[in-house]
Amino acid sequence: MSDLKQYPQALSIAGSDSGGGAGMQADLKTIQERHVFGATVLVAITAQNTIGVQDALPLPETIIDAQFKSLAADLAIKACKTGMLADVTRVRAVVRNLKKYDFGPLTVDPVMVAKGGAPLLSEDAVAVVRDELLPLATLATPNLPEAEKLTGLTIDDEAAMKQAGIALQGLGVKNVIIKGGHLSADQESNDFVLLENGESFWLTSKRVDTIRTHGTGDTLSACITAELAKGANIADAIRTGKDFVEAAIADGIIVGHGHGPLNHWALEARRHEF
Ligand SMILES: Nc1ncnc2c1ncn2[C@@H]1O[C@H](COP(=O)(O)OP(=O)(O)O)[C@@H](O)[C@H]1O
Ligand SMILES: Cc1ncc(COP(=O)(O)O)c(N)n1
Repeated sequence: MSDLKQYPQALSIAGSDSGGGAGMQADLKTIQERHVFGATVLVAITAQNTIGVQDALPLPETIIDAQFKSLAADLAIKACKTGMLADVTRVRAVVRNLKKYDFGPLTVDPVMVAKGGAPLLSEDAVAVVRDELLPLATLATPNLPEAEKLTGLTIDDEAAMKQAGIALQGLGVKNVIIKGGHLSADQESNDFVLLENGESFWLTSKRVDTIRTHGTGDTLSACITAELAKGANIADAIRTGKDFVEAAIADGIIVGHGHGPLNHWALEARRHEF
């Protein structure tokens, strides 16, 4: 009998953040914390820190295809997510590969703009994400500006967040989280969840007064992806994702001089302390 352990495997399809706080790096740190084995398809490289994005390089389609092919030939990926996809060419490359291979339930985090304001998706790629990628998704997790771009709605309160959830389901996404982090006038940071079976609920948390929110969306969607890889149902995976990101924001760490990264150890550390 072998003593070797087996962990579920999850995949992040995203851009890298050299600063380590967002993108693929946030995804891998989160997936690892959830005791899931993380694999990656790198779509773009950014030169980035907590202050901003200094440079970005989308990768050639051939190497994107090759990464998917390598993983499909060998690993047993049980869930996957997308993050920064850069432009029309890269979105289409990812769509093509996701149609070709089965990597389990797909969470689409339709990343468009970094916290510091740098574009991470070209304007003309928004329609391609909406029309070609979203219909493949088990779950989409837009923030408010992303949900506005995808639906054409103005979303400035919780009632509008509900309408946006319904509109996104109308675009073919099964399950939706409309994240409320950008509703900054609010004392809380609540996210609206609308599930395939028509069930809806709010994920509530106190708003933490901090600028250290680099990678919040990546962390939430990566945690959900890890839980889905373990076989969790969608509602439980989403609730665990919110607990994870809430702790990671609230129990902050000091890195860099701008929009600092989260504390990916926080939820696990809380468990050991109490
Ligand atoms: N200041 C904050 N305090 C508490 N939770 C926050 C804060 N900012 C964002 N969140 C939470 O982090 C998650 C990611 O949301 P958001 O920041 O809107 O996404 P994105 O990183 O895609 O812009 C959500 O669960 C949101 O409610
Ligand atoms: C490579 C990459 N992917 C995603 C984000 C979004 O993260 P945030 O919205 O927290 O800046 C980012 N800044 N960089």
